[in-house]
Amino acid sequence: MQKLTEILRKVPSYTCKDSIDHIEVNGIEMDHRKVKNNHIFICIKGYTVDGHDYAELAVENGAVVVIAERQLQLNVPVIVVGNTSKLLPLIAATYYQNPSRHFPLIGVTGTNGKTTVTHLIDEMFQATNKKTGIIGTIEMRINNKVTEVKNTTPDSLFLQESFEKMRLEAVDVGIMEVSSHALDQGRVNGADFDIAIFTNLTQDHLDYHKTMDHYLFAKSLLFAQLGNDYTTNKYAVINIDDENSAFVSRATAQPIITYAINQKADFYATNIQLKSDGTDFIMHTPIGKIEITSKLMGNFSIYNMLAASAAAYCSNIELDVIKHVLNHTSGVRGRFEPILNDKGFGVIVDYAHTPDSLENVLKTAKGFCNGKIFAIVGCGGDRDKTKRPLMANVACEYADTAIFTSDNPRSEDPQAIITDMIEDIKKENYQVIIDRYKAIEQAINQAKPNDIVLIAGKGHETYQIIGDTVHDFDDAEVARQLLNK
Ligand SMILES: CC(=O)N[C@H]1[C@@H](OP(=O)(O)OP(=O)(O)OC[C@H]2O[C@@H](n3ccc(=O)[nH]c3=O)[C@H](O)[C@@H]2O)O[C@H](CO)[C@@H](O)[C@@H]1O[C@H](C)C(=O)N[C@@H](C)C(=O)N[C@H](CCC(=O)O)C(=O)O
Ligand SMILES: Nc1ncnc2c1ncn2[C@@H]1O[C@H](COP(=O)(O)OP(=O)(O)OP(=O)(O)O)[C@@H](O)[C@H]1O
Ligand SMILES: N[C@H](CCC[C@H](N)C(=O)O)C(=O)O
Ligand SMILES: [Mg+2]
Repeated sequence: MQKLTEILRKVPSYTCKDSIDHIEVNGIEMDHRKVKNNHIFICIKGYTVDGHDYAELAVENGAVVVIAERQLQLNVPVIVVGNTSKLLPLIAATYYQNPSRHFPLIGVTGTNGKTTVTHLIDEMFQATNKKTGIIGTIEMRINNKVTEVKNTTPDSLFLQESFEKMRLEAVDVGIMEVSSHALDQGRVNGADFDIAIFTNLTQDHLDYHKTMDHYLFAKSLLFAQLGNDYTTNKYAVINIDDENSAFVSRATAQPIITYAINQKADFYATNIQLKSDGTDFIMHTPIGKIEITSKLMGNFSIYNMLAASAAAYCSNIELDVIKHVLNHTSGVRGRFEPILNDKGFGVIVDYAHTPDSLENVLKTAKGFCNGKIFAIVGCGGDRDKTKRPLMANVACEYADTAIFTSDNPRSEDPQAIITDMIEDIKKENYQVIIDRYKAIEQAINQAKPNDIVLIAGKGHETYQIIGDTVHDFDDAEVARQLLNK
């Protein structure tokens, strides 16, 4: 049990009609369904509902105190503060006693490549027998124990609790994806980052951020959050080939390790050979050159390898370990993942769901394809609508045949999403098949030896969200089934 007043000690000001000096608690929750005896319930005004409406139920479930933005009629003390969302990370980090101070924490932000870079870094640490904790789009994994996650970057309560688990498991490093939503909403406030990585910035999430400037600003917050402390080994790792790198660089006081392909940098690549079974290049680093022969495909993968290597270098991982990992890794599930078959054509499952990533993967496929390319593409519902026509045009430009289908339509009408996609279409080499299974079936049935079928957008996802229903759906499984028919 912890004293409530101790947990509130850094809260600048609050009012409470009752005395709270005697109250002790053993948990904090923002979701009334998770509240147990002796918990604090904090009311968050969300995008969908208002947590204040659940305070009474939280008390029924055992909350002994409620933190709210207004007075509520409850039979437990109500602490009234100005902004509960702003307070949440502060209270969470205080309750768990700032656990991320106890291990190095690496944060990766950028539109594309976060999951891949975090997993490569994880492999590099694991190759030196280190214990790792990783949080991101696919899962949270602490010392190889996996927990499902809802968001790429969880809310600050879940996050601080996860950091505490990492501390208890004595991890040697924490590695996490930091989304722009998380930065904007302060989900990572109170996370003590040691290395921050910027991969790139291209269009996505304008439904939320409205402008690319706001989106960039959110991304830059990770770098501001590295702080001014020069007594610790803190570094920013930045892709200077990206035009937004200067803005991001200005946000941090910490030393910057640069990486690039188009110019010299602390980490850069020369002698690049993009092959049908991988990528060869020479990686130049501040401590020497290494020859890389990787199974990872495409120019974009070189960026991810450079970013991960720079972070490993900042963490004192030796070059021969970096080289070994890059030369042996199979990459990440659902990222340019080949689906092996005996039909003579290639099937690739990939998570491209932005115009830039789709262009990258299609260009990569085109680079080695000796036949025709079929691209199965959809756009998520309740997400940036302005990326829809851009993705559709990219698909028609680089593929021989684009098949437009449903991604996760969520609350939107699947046909309406496709209508948005084709509203400004420049080429007519597309078909529309709303049912994703039938779209994949159509491509696989039409493909001939040497062709490539690229199934984009859902990568590792094992579900499809239509309306409120989450259906089982796994692109890789569906492709395997159809290939075995
Ligand atoms: C737009 C957005 O960011 N939404 C996030 C937000 O949800 P919300 O504001 O709708 O929450 P809400 O449902 O209104 O609930 C408000 C409060 O009432 C509480 N509540 C609610 C219902 C109830 O019965 N009882 C109860 O107590 C909730 O626990 C909460 O405290 O807070 C939730 C808890 O932290 C998040 O899970 C949720 O992410 C949703 C699922 C989402 O889709 N987010 C996307 C946009 C997102 O954040 N994506 C990025 C990745 C993007 C990328 O990498 O490309 C991410 O980091 O995941
Ligand atoms: N460095 C990169 N530059 C551009 N595109 C990339 C890069 N790395 C990966 N991609 C493309 O983006 C897709 C998503 O990659 P990844 O999952 O690593 O990114 P992410 O940033 O974690 O995405 P999300 O925001 O959905 O979590 C890949 O399937 C590939 O198509
Ligand atoms: N993190 C991204 C993932 C998009 C994946 C795509 N399959 C979709 O559902 O739009 C988002 O939430 O926007
Ligand atoms: Mg990710």
